This record gives sequence, C-alpha cells and structure tokens, in this order.
Amino acid sequence: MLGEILENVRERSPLIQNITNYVTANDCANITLACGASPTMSDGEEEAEEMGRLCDGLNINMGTLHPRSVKAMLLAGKSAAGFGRPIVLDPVGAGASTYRRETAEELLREIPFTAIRGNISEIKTISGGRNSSKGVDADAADAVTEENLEKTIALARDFSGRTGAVIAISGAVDIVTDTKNTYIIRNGHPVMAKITGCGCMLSSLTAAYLAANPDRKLEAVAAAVITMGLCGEKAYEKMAEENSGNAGCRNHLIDEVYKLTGRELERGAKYELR
Ligand SMILES: Nc1ncnc2c1ncn2[C@@H]1O[C@H](COP(=O)(O)OP(=O)(O)O)[C@@H](O)[C@H]1O
Ligand SMILES: Cc1ncsc1CCOP(=O)(O)O
Ligand SMILES: [Mg+2]
Repeated sequence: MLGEILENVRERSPLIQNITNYVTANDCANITLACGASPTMSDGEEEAEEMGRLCDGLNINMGTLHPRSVKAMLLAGKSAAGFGRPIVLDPVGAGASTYRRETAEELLREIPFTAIRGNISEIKTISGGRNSSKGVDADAADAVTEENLEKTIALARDFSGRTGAVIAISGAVDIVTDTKNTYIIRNGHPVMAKITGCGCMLSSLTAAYLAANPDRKLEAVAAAVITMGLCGEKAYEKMAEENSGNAGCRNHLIDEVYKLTGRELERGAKYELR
C-alpha cells in the first residue's frame, strides 16, 4: 500500500509547483525529480494563477517571505484550490516574527490546505497562536517525547479538524494525522536536523505524493514522511562509510530517494497506525 503510493508518483509524474525559499529551492527541485515528479519553482505573482491551474500539486513554503511572494502564494493557492489540486503549507519559522505569524494566519484563512507539514514549534505556533520559535528550527523545549506524545497527537488531530488538512509534525518522532487516524513514524536520523532543507524537501515530496494519490491523502502524507526518514537513515550510513559531513549526507539523501523502490519503502517503514 505505501509502496504503491511511491509507484504511483513514478507512473503519473505529477507537476509540482513550489513557491518556496531561496535557501533550499534547488534541493526541493532535485528531490521532486528524485521521487519521480516534476518541479517548477517560480514565485512571480504575474504567472501564479496560471501555474496554480497548470500544476497537479502546489507547495507553499514560508521560508523567505516577502510581500510579492505572499501575493503569489495567495493567487496560486486560490487558483489551485479552484481546480481541486492538493496544496501543502510549510510554515517555516512561523513563530519567529509577527510578519510570519500574520502571513500564516492569512494563508490558513484564504487557502484550503490539503496538508500542513512543519516541525513541532511551527505547528504549535500556527495551531494555537503561540508566539515563540527558535528561528526556522524546532525549539528543543518543544520536542515530542514519549511523555507528551498523546497530548501532541490530540493537538494535531484538533488542528486537522479545524483546517480540514492532514497534519504532519516532523522531528525525531513524526506524527501524521487527520481527525481519526494517526501514523506515528520512527524513521529518520538525528543528522537530518543538521542539513538545512530536510523539512522543505519533505514538504515538496508531500505535495508530489498527494498529487499522484488524491484519494489516499493520509497514506500519501505518511508515505512521504517515511520516505524522507528512511532515505535519511540510508544517507547517514553512506556518510559514515565515507566519513563525510552534512553536505555529503544531503547529496546521498537525494540519491537514496531516487533509488528507493516501493518494496524497500514498505520493508523499511517503522510506524504504528492508530
Ligand atoms: N532527531 C531526529 N531523528 C530522526 N529524524 C529526524 C530528527 N530530526 C529531524 N528528523 C527528520 O528530518 C526531516 C525534517 O524534519 P524537521 O527537522 O522536523 O523539519 P524542519 O527542517 O522543517 O525543522 C523529517 O523527515 C524528520 O523525520
Ligand atoms: C535556514 C532557512 N532560513 C530561511 S528558510 C531556511 C531553510 C529552512 O529549511 P528547513 O526548515 O527545511 O530546515
Ligand atoms: Mg522547516
């Protein structure tokens, strides 16, 4: 089932429009190609509406916000929604500034997101109006632990109910949930927190998996999260073998997504479904 989701991406090769940040845009484009989809990365407001129509899926990433990109996000989001395309929100650093917080609120008001993927600090911020964050990375004080797991699942389910979106909280433990069913995923490696763009790349993958599997939203998001974690594990092994650093690991990560088969995804998945 999870393997079939990846195979559908390869077979259907959806076009994914990313309105994203300039820090990790190239990695997002490459990981989109690696999973079998096709990326566009344009953020001009002049073509946003057309791109929203043309694409099979849209990924909106708040990493390096400015008024022009926000306009493009709103235009593309409304256009894509009108054509029934899946739309992903990555609320990068949502709690870091008033501008980010208010933009996240506006995007959530105006666009019917299919999935929202962020680290725990970002999801806490946009689900509850909390005002703190450690820049674009999760604050260690927010970390999901065995002790607060149930509470975090409840928060994510509640947020899913209020937005209609599948919620994916990433970190050492990943939570993917709608209002009823929850995947608790334990793939991944701590080195992934040392590679900028792991979250952004995961959001691009999520849009691709959703676009190729529109009727299996929860499973599609879970498969994207498991793909990222599993390929992070494989990339770490390569990094350790060659004694390289985080940049080498980043390249291996994209390569591992390129090579991953549906069968390997199913065999390597570490999750519990509740
Ligand atoms: N400590 C960790 N252990 C295992 N996997 C991790 C860890 N931290 C992050 N990841 C993985 O890295 C990817 C990006 O997650 P995260 O770092 O939370 O996003 P962001 O980069 O947006 O803050 C996810 O696939 C997640 O599972
Ligand atoms: C460092 C940084 N600053 C603005 S966007 C960005 C990239 C964040 O990427 P990720 O959340 O995937 O680590
Ligand atoms: Mg991020």
